[in-house]
Amino acid sequence: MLTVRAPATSANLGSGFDVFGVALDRPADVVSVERADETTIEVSGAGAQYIPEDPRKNTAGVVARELDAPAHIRIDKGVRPSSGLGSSAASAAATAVALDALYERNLTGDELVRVAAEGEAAVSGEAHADNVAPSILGGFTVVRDDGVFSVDADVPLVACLPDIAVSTRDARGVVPESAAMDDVVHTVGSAATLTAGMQRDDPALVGRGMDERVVTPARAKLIDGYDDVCAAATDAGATGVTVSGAGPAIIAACYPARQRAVAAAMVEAFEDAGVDARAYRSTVGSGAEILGE
Ligand SMILES: Nc1ncnc2c1ncn2[C@@H]1O[C@H](COP(=O)(O)OP(=O)(O)OP(=O)(O)O)[C@@H](O)[C@H]1O
Ligand SMILES: N[C@@H](CCO)C(=O)O
Repeated sequence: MLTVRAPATSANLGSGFDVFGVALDRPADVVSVERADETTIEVSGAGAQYIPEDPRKNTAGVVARELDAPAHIRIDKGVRPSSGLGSSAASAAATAVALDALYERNLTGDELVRVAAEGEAAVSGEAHADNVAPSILGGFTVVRDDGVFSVDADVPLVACLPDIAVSTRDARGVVPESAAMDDVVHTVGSAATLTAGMQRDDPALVGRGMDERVVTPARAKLIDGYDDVCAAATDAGATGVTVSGAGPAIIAACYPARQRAVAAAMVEAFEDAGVDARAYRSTVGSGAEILGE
């Protein structure tokens, strides 16, 4: 039995739709694998009742098929499904790393990301790698069709997860088909600012880089209390706030001294809107790790 832990992730970060992603410290999925003649899956933990154990419909099973690496796969979910924290991606990432080690394939980081993205495609309809990349590689990641790179960064983050569900498939359905040129220019400026902020470990630049005018407003409507939570986070010292992935989680950047206050303010604002929520205080985390063989 070989066991791998893969972290939750936050994709997009506002200005990097389908491109940017960041690994969190927690929560995480823990996946254990052992060789078998055919792939079977057991799921436990957060939201397990909503997650298929049919290998054709579970991201882990799709990864096993893509690698031609049949195994009995046990998934202990730490990342709740339909959260905006890369739940389906964490399982895909952990399984890709685990089966690569179990079958001694020695795949590169890029190859692991590509295989795990096929798992994502099976559940959300499109192979977007912006969650699996940071969950495998760690750090702040930039993915494009021609490859992926990761930057180690030390920027405090708060991921606030409300007790509501928004599926990626639904959230992708509200993304506008096109954007005005001045909004495109604004997004490029924000994306460059955010990337510089990650390179410099600068929470102010990262926060400013989260500002985006096309996708975020369309998705904010799917999250009860979004505007109030953003205002509360900013008042508590957040340098930037935006939708985490496809939502409903909301992610904020801040300075270390304000992280606890920002987390409390976001939870309180959701509760004032009638929504239970929890906050994860994190830095930019490391990627998947083998816990034991
Ligand atoms: N191993 C898995 N873990 C979690 N969800 C899975 C898994 N395999 C398949 N799914 C399906 O994927 C969907 C959850 O994926 P979805 O992208 O909506 O949530 P998410 O990954 O938390 O969101 P985001 O991608 O925005 O972070 C659910 O419908 C779930 O049934
Ligand atoms: N970039 C994807 C991430 C999903 O987590 C989306 O926003 O739909």
